[in-house]
Amino acid sequence: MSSASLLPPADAQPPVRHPDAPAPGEPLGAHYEHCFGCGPGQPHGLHLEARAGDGVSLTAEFTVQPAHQGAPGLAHGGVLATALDETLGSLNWLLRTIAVTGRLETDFVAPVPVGTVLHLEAEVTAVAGRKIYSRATGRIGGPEGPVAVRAEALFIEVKVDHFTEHGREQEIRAAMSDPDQIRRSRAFEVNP
Ligand SMILES: CCCCCCCC/C=C\CCCCCCCC(=O)SCCNC(=O)CCNC(=O)[C@H](O)C(C)(C)COP(=O)(O)OP(=O)(O)OC[C@H]1O[C@@H](n2cnc3c(N)ncnc32)[C@H](O)[C@@H]1OP(=O)(O)O
Repeated sequence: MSSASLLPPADAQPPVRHPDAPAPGEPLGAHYEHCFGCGPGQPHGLHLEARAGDGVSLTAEFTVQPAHQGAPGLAHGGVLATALDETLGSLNWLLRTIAVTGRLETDFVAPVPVGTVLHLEAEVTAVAGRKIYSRATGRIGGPEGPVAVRAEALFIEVKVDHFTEHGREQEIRAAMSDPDQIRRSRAFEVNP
């Protein structure tokens, strides 16, 4: 049961897949080397890998590591929420919109043991101005596995200035001077 602010308003529109969005099945890649959710340069990060689906949907996977524990041998709920947040955030790439999480509501349905491959699927359900409504489900072991987590979210479209104004200067400077990072950054591809 989601809260009222996650219900799209009456004037919301169905999401429109950007014509240059990666084809279904293609990996989306990391948006930032040091992102805790998807960055390859973050040793204890989730290293979540997302692939485009049909329409404005995608699938993603991550393997729960010992560094992700809350209780012995079980994934921390905050880590699972991070996986959902990252998966839902990746959807915005299919819209070619830069957006940040405004609200994330999570249901924890079953415990997730360390070593589990968590399989996630997510879709944008509606767009209203800068507001992007989405939902995701995470299953244990694969696309047909038992449901472990569910989330609904509201992302808000922002300009790239959101990051340059608020991010710590040393990381912003490093990101702007790293050509690999610039190439990888989905935001830079839409704001050359
Ligand atoms: C070299 C440098 C460049 C680097 C570039 C890198 C690019 C990387 C590319 C992509 C990055 C994506 C990263 C994904 C990572 C995974 C996702 C995350 O974890 S994101 C982090 C967590 N989230 C935040 O830190 C947001 C913090 N919050 C804010 O900054 C603001 O509150 C913000 C932007 C969300 C909204 O502020 P406002 O002033 O722009 O807009 P207002 O007017 O408040 O809201 C607009 C509408 O949204 C509703 N709204 C806003 N927040 C809401 C909420 N929490 N619940 C319900 N509604 C909300 C409002 O009621 C309003 O609705 P009405 O237009 O009046 O109908």
